Amino acid sequence: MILIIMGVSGSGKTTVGSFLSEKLGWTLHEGDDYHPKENIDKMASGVPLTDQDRTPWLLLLHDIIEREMSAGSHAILICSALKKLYRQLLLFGREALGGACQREAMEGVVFAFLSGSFQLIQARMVARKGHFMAPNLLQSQFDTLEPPSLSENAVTVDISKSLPEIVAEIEAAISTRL
Ligand SMILES: Nc1ncnc2c1ncn2[C@@H]1O[C@H](COP(=O)(O)OP(=O)(O)O)[C@@H](O)[C@H]1O
Ligand SMILES: O=C(O)[C@H](O)[C@@H](O)[C@H](O)[C@H](O)COP(=O)(O)O
Repeated sequence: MILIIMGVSGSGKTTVGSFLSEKLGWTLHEGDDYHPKENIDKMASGVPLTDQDRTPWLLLLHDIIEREMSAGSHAILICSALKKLYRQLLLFGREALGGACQREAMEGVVFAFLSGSFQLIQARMVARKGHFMAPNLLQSQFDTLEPPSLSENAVTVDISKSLPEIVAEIEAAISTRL
């Protein structure tokens, strides 16, 4: 199974993903590590990424998913995956380009959407030290966000809960699909 932990910047993806990866022994892929330098520089200077900036990055992450799936491995991918199109690019690669892709979900891939209020996430982002992401980009992250639907094989988790509660909810959701 591939578990994709998604949500806006500051929603807890790295925290939850690292915890789950340790607990389950699944390989962890941090999507941010695959951004080209230009994307990181752009975000650090407070400029939101465009679809054009994100597409090659998402196609790279698609390759990682494909590799893990063909190896039959369990893995976790941390990726904001804000729009439905981005999630389709992750699952189906180039087939999702051009807007004609009718497919929404793929067996063996589950999205865990970390959902929380602007105020809560903003407070956590401001308190977070040593991260490249400019906190003033949070509004554009929310503007871009299209929450995933059930038909995308997604579970939504409320991030005002504690880390153990969030992790337990995700574990319960994946155990029914394993
Ligand atoms: N459930 C939680 N309760 C309290 N603080 C949290 C929780 N999840 C994450 N945090 C804190 O919120 C901040 C943002 O989390 P992070 O994992 O870096 O988010 P993301 O990877 O989505 O940008 C971090 O400082 C982290 O310690
Ligand atoms: O598509 C994007 O705009 C970025 O991927 C963004 O959503 C991501 O969240 C940043 O890379 C910040 O990194 P964190 O999510 O770790 O804060």
